[in-house]
Amino acid sequence: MIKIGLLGCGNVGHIIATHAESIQVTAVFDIIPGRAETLAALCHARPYTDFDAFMQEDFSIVVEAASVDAVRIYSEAVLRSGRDIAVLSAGALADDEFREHLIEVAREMGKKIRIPSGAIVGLDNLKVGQISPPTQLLLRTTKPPASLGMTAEAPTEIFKGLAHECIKQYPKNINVAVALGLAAGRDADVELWVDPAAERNIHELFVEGDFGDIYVRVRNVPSPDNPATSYMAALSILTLLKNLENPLVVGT
Ligand SMILES: NC(=O)C1=CN([C@@H]2O[C@H](COP(=O)(O)OP(=O)(O)OC[C@H]3O[C@@H](n4cnc5c(N)ncnc54)[C@H](O)[C@@H]3O)[C@@H](O)[C@H]2O)C=CC1
Ligand SMILES: O=C([O-])CC(=O)C(=O)O
Repeated sequence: MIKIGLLGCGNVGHIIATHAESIQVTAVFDIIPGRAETLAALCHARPYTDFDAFMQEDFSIVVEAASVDAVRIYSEAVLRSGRDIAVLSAGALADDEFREHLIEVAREMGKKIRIPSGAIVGLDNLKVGQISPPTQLLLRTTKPPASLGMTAEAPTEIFKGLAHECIKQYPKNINVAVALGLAAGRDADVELWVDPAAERNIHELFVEGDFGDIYVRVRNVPSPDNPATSYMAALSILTLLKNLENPLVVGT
């Protein structure tokens, strides 16, 4: 059974810990001591608020479900310790210099940086963009005001521009756009909307290329403990972990 170290004991951390049938969570880490302790008790792991002590535990992969900042701070040390890292806060990798450096470290160590599809679908075959770049790559995200921690009287576009700029303003809401761009091989265009009538986190993908065109709409149920995060994002990382050692690999 694969042993994981969980970095981040919030909403996704709880969903991972309570669905850990094919994985063993041996250690959990959070900057908030109470969160690490509560989660550790749930999954019979050891709690840590000290990163170096956490890294002394027995696991082969760190699962990051914390924040863009946490990826920036800890991911190089994870790779240099000889472990893989699965990164849910993919927005950290929008910074070209940081991403290229991290990839170089992973290459040097023979380790992987794994980015789950998270709260969207289609990343598998959108990778064809790495061979034949898309002429259009647009993500239109619409969230209820509560998901964005704001109020709104009417549907309002609060951002229009490139993913690497959007993630700077909304690091808890638009990691999907950065993951999309990394899959398709170019920075995605983003429209971010807040809509008081929306009950779900909606992600619409508009893609065109020499293969044809694609429209995908995902209507995500917000997580019970953090409406900014769609429940599917937690399921996605659990699925990535379940399949890590599966000899049959489905999807591009
Ligand atoms: N790629 C994707 O499709 C998606 C990515 N996400 C991202 O996944 C991450 C986790 O989401 P949730 O569990 O809902 O968030 P959350 O806010 O419920 O939990 C995050 C936990 O990480 C801890 N944390 C944050 N920064 C830390 C640091 N520097 N060191 C140690 N602990 C730290 C917090 O104290 C908190 O307990 C967020 O960054 C979120 O934006 C969320 C949804 C979709
Ligand atoms: O969960 C979602 O719908 C998307 C999200 O928060 C993110 O990408 O950061």
